[in-house]
Amino acid sequence: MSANEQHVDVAIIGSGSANTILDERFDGLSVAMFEESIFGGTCINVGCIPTKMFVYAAEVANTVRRAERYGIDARIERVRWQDIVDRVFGRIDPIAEGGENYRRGDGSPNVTLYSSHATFVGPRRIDAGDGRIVTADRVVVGAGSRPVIPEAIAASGVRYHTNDDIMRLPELPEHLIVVGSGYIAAEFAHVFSALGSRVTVLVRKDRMLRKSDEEISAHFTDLAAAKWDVRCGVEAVDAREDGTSVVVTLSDGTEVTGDALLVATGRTPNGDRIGADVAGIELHDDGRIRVDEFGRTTAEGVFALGDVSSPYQLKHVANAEARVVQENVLRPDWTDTAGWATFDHRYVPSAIFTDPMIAEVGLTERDARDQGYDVAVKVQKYADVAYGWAMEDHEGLCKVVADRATGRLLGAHIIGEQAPTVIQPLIQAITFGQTVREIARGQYWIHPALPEVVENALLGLDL
Ligand SMILES: Cc1cc2nc3c(=O)[nH]c(=O)nc-3n(C[C@H](O)[C@H](O)[C@H](O)COP(=O)(O)OP(=O)(O)OC[C@H]3O[C@@H](n4cnc5c(N)ncnc54)[C@H](O)[C@@H]3O)c2cc1C
Ligand SMILES: NC(=O)c1ccc[n+]([C@@H]2O[C@H](COP(=O)([O-])OP(=O)(O)OC[C@H]3O[C@@H](n4cnc5c(N)ncnc54)[C@H](O)[C@@H]3O)[C@@H](O)[C@H]2O)c1
Repeated sequence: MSANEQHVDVAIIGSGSANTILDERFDGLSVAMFEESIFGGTCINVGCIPTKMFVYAAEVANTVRRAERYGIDARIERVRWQDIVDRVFGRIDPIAEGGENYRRGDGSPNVTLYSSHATFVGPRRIDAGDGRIVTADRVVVGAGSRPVIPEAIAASGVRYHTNDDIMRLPELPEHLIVVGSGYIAAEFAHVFSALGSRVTVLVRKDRMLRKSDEEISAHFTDLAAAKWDVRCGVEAVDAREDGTSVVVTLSDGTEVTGDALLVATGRTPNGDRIGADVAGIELHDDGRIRVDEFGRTTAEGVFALGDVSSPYQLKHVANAEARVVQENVLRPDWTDTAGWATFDHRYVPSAIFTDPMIAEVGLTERDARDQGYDVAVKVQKYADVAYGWAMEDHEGLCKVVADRATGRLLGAHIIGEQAPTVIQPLIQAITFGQTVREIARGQYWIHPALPEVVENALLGLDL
């Protein structure tokens, strides 16, 4: 072995969820970790956590704006954008720094941290990009995903933002143009609109959040169109800068002019940037690393987890997959999988922290019908329960989809105040296979709390 070569027991690519596998079981092992960007990955630095801290500020602004309906006159005097940015990143940046120092320093004496881009140059043989080579008995690839930029925007040469930098703009834009209509578009449209920007959302198809249950996404799109300039059925075909403005040309021939452009058109897995082919790691057509239920890739000794390989680009899924890989990676025999931990992708919940919030688990009504279930559906309005009256809510809905044959829940879709919290009993019920009757009548529902909307939806099912 040359002086520039290091052999380790475990090599880890990416410091997001993959970083969490290193517990005391790894203390006696040599580990190499590669991180080419900010330590800690997407969620903590440019994803879940800062976005939700901005969302909370947006909620406060909307509470003030909507206070009048409760007999309270209030108004927003000023939004101190820079103070909001400082609050968020004053909390977050030290965490990334602390995590990196921990891995670099005495906290992890068995770990060598390479702050560089890792590329496979052979099976379990990794080029650190700085002349050093690492070989490993086991490799964990947790390389995440990156934003997709539509060709028309990329080719135009116009300045645009993604989630990587939009939260650190020097000032609040007067008019934000958002290309895309999924999770990131819906969350940032809410944040910037609530904090005072005008927002235009460019939606390629007929409605926003098309992956959600049709009824929920149609309802959301109607509510969004009342607050934001939502343009459905258009694509950005070109863009140019005009002084400090950005002008986007749409497929219908019209133009939109704003002072900042956010691109939120999906994220692609980073498996195409690691030399997967020479390592024997196969990819799916959509770019994800192919893994089995144990997290094993097609290359012996190499595991993958999170956005780079998972069908779900969600932090709770990446973390759950990391727990599985953590169990399996130290097993001595690659082929004897008896007793190995497995991924559980049966009932993956998700939430969109927009306005109103959305949370979902299980099948949409359409999927349930397409799969041949004898479906019962109930949509219960927040406005029909006491806490909904208290909130003067006229937007929230709880939709439950159940199977008449078994009396079990197939899916739940909530749009409204605190939907990600309100849905939790339904995630539990669907995961543990409880019947609708058991969930609705087998426990107390605190009166008059918001989850009564869930109780009433369940009781309203015609089973
Ligand atoms: C704006 C936004 C908001 C989100 N909000 C939520 C939310 O509210 N809830 C939720 O569940 N999920 C949310 N997500 C999704 C969530 O952030 C991701 O699913 C999760 O962070 C993926 O974790 P990971 O470990 O797979 O990848 P990451 O956390 O992205 O980690 C991968 C790391 O690998 C590094 N890397 C990549 N290739 C190499 C290489 N070759 N060499 C060295 N280093 C490399 C990258 O720099 C990165 O740091 C959000 C995502 C975004 C973008
Ligand atoms: N709260 C959360 O859990 C949360 C928040 C943000 C992001 N995320 C994760 O990150 C992923 C990526 O987020 P995202 O919003 O970028 O992706 P997304 O898949 O949610 O939405 C992408 C949207 O862009 C549209 N689109 C694609 N190409 C386009 C084009 N050329 N022009 C116009 N529109 C186009 C799609 O139709 C879709 O509506 C999400 O799928 C989600 O898994 C999760």
